[in-house]
Amino acid sequence: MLYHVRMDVHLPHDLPGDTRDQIVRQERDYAQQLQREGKWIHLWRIVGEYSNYSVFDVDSNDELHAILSNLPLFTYMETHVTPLAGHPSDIHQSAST
Ligand SMILES: O=C(O)C[C@H]1C=CC(=O)O1
Repeated sequence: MLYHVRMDVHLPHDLPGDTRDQIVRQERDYAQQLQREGKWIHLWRIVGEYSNYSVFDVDSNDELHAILSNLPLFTYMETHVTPLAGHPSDIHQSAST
């Protein structure tokens, strides 16, 4: 199952620099692990924002929720999830609807 996720990060201005760096490092490690596992299949920076557009390929709503809520930055981000279905005009897949 594919999901489009927009993540908007809002780090508090008074967060100490070393805490911020540690969380961002943990986030990067976790994100790269999920990419290697084939679960986080696209990760794009939104130009000019501390935000990204991502696509996840996971088995269920529950799996996606577990992944997102385990992100080290989860406390500091808004997430907007859109489930994706195949499009009948997409020449790269054979969706029927
Ligand atoms: O920077 C971000 O967009 C937030 C988050 C997503 C992956 C990652 O390493 O950090």
